[in-house]
Amino acid sequence: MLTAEAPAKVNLALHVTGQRADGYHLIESLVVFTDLGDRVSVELCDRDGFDLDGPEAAGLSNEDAHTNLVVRARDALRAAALRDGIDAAAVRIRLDKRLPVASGIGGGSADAAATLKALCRVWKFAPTPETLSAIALSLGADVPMCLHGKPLIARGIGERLEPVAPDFGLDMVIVNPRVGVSTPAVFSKLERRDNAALPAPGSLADRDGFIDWLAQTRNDLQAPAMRLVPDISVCLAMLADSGTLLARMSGSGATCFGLYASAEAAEAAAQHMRAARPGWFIEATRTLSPG
Ligand SMILES: C[C@](O)(CO)[C@H](O)COP(=O)(O)OP(=O)(O)OC[C@H]1O[C@@H](n2ccc(N)nc2=O)[C@H](O)[C@@H]1O
Ligand SMILES: Nc1ncnc2c1ncn2[C@@H]1O[C@H](COP(=O)(O)OP(=O)(O)OP(=O)(O)O)[C@@H](O)[C@H]1O
Repeated sequence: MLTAEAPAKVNLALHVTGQRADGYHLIESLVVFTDLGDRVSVELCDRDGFDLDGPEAAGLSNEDAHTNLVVRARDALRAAALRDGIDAAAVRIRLDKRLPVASGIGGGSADAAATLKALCRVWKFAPTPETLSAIALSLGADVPMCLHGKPLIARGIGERLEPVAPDFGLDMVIVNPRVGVSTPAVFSKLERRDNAALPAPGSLADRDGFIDWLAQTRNDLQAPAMRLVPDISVCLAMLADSGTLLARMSGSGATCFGLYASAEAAEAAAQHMRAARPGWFIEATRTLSPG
């Protein structure tokens, strides 16, 4: 049994700067990954299988097994392996679902990326980075960044990746009001698609300087998402009242994050917010280091 982590991605900043002829939006986004995530386990088997469990599995209970991103990742990688003459044998895949579904922290994309990584090892298949990136992108705009899995700036529709290496971790709390959000619905509600690019990256050497830089950036999807899901305003107000250094929405929502001065401050804020909203997904976490 081989296990691959599928860490949540958080868009610390997300600027929408244009739109392609095919409708996809051009973005500039500073992305980090957290120690909170799903887990994908893979083993060779007599015939293909897919098992789903974990605390957030119910969010996918109506999901047809053929449309789950884990299964789509398996099929896309197998097709590429077979083209290279590699016997991509039958596998049983188990998804331990811990991240809320359709929540702006890339759970499905992270699962797909983890599946690609695990199956490359199980099948002893080493596609070129270009081939692997193309397979990832065919599964979703966020899958290439999840494959990278370390802090980065994403451009294009999310597939042009520039690694960045902050010298510090960030303690954060993520809050999801348990309302799923459709990514295309949020993009379609944007008032402007020609927003300013990310300002030149600030210092990656000290956290406070970085947070000052971050405060000059935005998530352009936050306003349209708030119009669709009023609870996003509640998440942001709750974070603002909890001693956060900066609070914002991730991706197309509805998950919001707050940054804190320490792991203890993040944990205390999470506990306080959980007491106020017992049904919501509220977790203290820390960003994964670039190393
Ligand atoms: C908002 C972000 O999460 C930021 O990281 C991503 O841009 C979304 O990535 P994703 O969920 O993997 O997106 P996909 O599954 O590829 O696309 C879902 C839909 O979102 C819209 N979409 C997505 C990405 C993008 N750059 N522009 C878009 O307009 C398109 O309508 C697309 O049909
Ligand atoms: N393994 C999976 N986990 C989550 N969603 C999946 C999965 N497989 C397919 N999906 C479908 O993908 C849709 C988007 O789910 P996901 O949790 O990745 O959204 P998200 O967190 O908003 O992602 P992003 O931030 O990349 O937009 C869901 O509505 C669900 O139907």
